[in-house]
Amino acid sequence: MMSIVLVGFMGVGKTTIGELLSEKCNKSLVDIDSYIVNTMKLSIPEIFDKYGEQYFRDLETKALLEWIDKDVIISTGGGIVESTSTKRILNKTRHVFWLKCDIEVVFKRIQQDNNRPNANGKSLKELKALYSKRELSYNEIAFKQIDADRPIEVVANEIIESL
Ligand SMILES: Nc1ncnc2c1ncn2[C@@H]1O[C@H](COP(=O)(O)OP(=O)(O)OP(=O)(O)O)[C@@H](O)[C@H]1O
Ligand SMILES: O=C(O)C1=C[C@@H](O)[C@@H](O)[C@H](O)C1
Ligand SMILES: [Mg+2]
Repeated sequence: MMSIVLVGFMGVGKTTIGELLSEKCNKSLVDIDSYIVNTMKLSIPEIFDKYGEQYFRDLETKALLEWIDKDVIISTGGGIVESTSTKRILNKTRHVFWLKCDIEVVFKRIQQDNNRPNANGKSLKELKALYSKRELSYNEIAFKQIDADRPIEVVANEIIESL
């Protein structure tokens, strides 16, 4: 069976909802960001600094390919749609859920966290621009859009009901 995949912008709750889905569905969670951090033994900012963003994107593609057909829950990184090859993989995957909420909500959620190089020090306007650039791609690969500005139980239950 193919995996259940969560996509969406930084801070929408892919990791948080993935953890809850994993418990509720009794399936393992593979958080692509954590998987990369654990394999590389470096934080995401360290990988970006040392090797650059493109290298991180290549690691993301490799990790996605490794897990996509393993019947697990996959929480992706917000930039998974930056690469044509990951988009191609996700286009062929049925259960891709696009978690969405207003950029203002996301901005508040991730403001204090300096673990995201593509959000660190960015203004709301800059984040909006990045979101606009990615929005079409999320839409293209999504099986279903999920309103992620609700309690996590509600969000997770809607995903489970649509399976
Ligand atoms: N439904 C929700 N309601 C309120 N807060 C939430 C909700 N979902 C997630 N959060 C909070 O928002 C922050 C970001 O969540 P999370 O790390 O799960 O996002 P993400 O989509 O995985 O981000 P990234 O793309 O950077 O990996 C966390 O502090 C989390 O607790
Ligand atoms: O949206 C992005 O570009 C990113 C999102 C995070 O999940 C990480 O994958 C990394 O910080 C890059
Ligand atoms: Mg995450």
